[in-house]
Amino acid sequence: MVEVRDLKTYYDSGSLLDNRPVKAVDGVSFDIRRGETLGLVGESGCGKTTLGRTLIQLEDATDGEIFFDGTDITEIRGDQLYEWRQNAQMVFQDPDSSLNDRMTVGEIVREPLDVHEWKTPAERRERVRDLLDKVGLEAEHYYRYPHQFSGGQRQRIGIARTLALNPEFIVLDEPVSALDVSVQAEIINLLEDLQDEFDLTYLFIAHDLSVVRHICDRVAVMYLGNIMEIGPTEELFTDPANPYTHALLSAIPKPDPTASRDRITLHGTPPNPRYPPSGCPFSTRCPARIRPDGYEELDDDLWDSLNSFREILRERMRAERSIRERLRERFGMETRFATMDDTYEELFGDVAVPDEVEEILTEVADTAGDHDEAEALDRFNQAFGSVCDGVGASGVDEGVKPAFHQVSESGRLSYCHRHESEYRETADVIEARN
Ligand SMILES: Nc1ncnc2c1ncn2[C@@H]1O[C@H](COP(=O)(O)OP(=O)(O)OP(=O)(O)O)[C@@H](O)[C@H]1O
Repeated sequence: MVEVRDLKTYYDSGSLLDNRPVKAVDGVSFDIRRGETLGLVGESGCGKTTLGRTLIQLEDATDGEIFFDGTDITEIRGDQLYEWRQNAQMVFQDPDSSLNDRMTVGEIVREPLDVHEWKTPAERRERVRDLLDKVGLEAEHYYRYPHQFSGGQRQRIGIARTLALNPEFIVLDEPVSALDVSVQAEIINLLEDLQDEFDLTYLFIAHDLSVVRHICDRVAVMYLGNIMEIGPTEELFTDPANPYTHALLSAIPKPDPTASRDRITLHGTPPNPRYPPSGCPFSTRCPARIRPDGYEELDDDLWDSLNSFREILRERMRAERSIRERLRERFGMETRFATMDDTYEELFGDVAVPDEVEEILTEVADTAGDHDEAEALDRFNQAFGSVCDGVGASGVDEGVKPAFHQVSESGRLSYCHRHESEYRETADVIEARN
């Protein structure tokens, strides 16, 4: 039903000093099949809402294509777009802010019908009564106001309004996150019943992975504007292929605390989407990042410190002096240590550093200390960079990106260099680390 190809949605920075855009969605490709529920998961800020909004044209795509039944909807305008909009709707997370408190429930649900001049006024009223019934509300609720309802009922009102024009495709943006746990299951059941009755196709955006596991046929895992893995839900949950999926799933509390899967601690926060890494988007935090030849056996703590050091160099390169303080906070460091020497001491003071590594690091730190961060970063990457950081055959950063690899017979795809035959499997690497 939906075919998305190399879709990008960038937001202008709005700053005169730095006009780099926020790359909220940075080149995603996937399909959604008619009648299925595709889950979209990932940390806050990874671009889920932007992707959902772009799919139904509430946001303009910067580049790429979105085909609905063969028509590229990024190209349509005017009447054609207006007509098409009836087909694709969105349910929002927060029923409180998405319903107009000065309108009655009947008016709220009827509004899309009025806007599209659907049939006669009497038929519209009849349709609204029917919709209220379908979502489990009473006919007498027609003349009440949203504030007279509980959170769950308000979400039912939002869903009735969404269904008014008989859409085929609905983006559900965290539809139950704002609700009490006891009410969440009711709304989820309602959404499933409506899907069967009206043959709906859903994109289900969620933080809560247990809800996703319950409701979605397939899942797409998003990180920093990219899809890292996409495939059938159960198989992705039981046998994740991508290092980021491993990390995301490892954060779910397990019913059996002695179960073997270890929690993976991700260091730092996701990079700023205005300055994504030049290689794999997850490379700066990946627990399975490929190491260059000669460093495979390096101590894990030292390897993590090296990665933090690279990130500090990367950010220093573009940071103004005053911003550097904030940076140090982000990496959990005392801001009063302002010099490169102190940063170095903090990162490497407590780990054993082999002589040959120390020699390179000292050279890098000295160069950075002289404020030549670009040169320092180049030197660092020559020594410790790998394909994950975008380093190509020439040994320097060429912006090399991973490819999508099919990782199961069902056609599940994962975006990671680890699937290339010369590297060890992600699961082995993560297990060895733990
Ligand atoms: N209108 C906007 N203008 C500029 N930047 C924006 C805008 N909307 C979102 N962003 C930025 O784009 C990135 C992706 O945001 P988005 O809301 O799509 O992520 P998300 O995964 O849905 O997050 P959440 O789970 O918190 O809703 C973030 O860095 C965000 O700050």
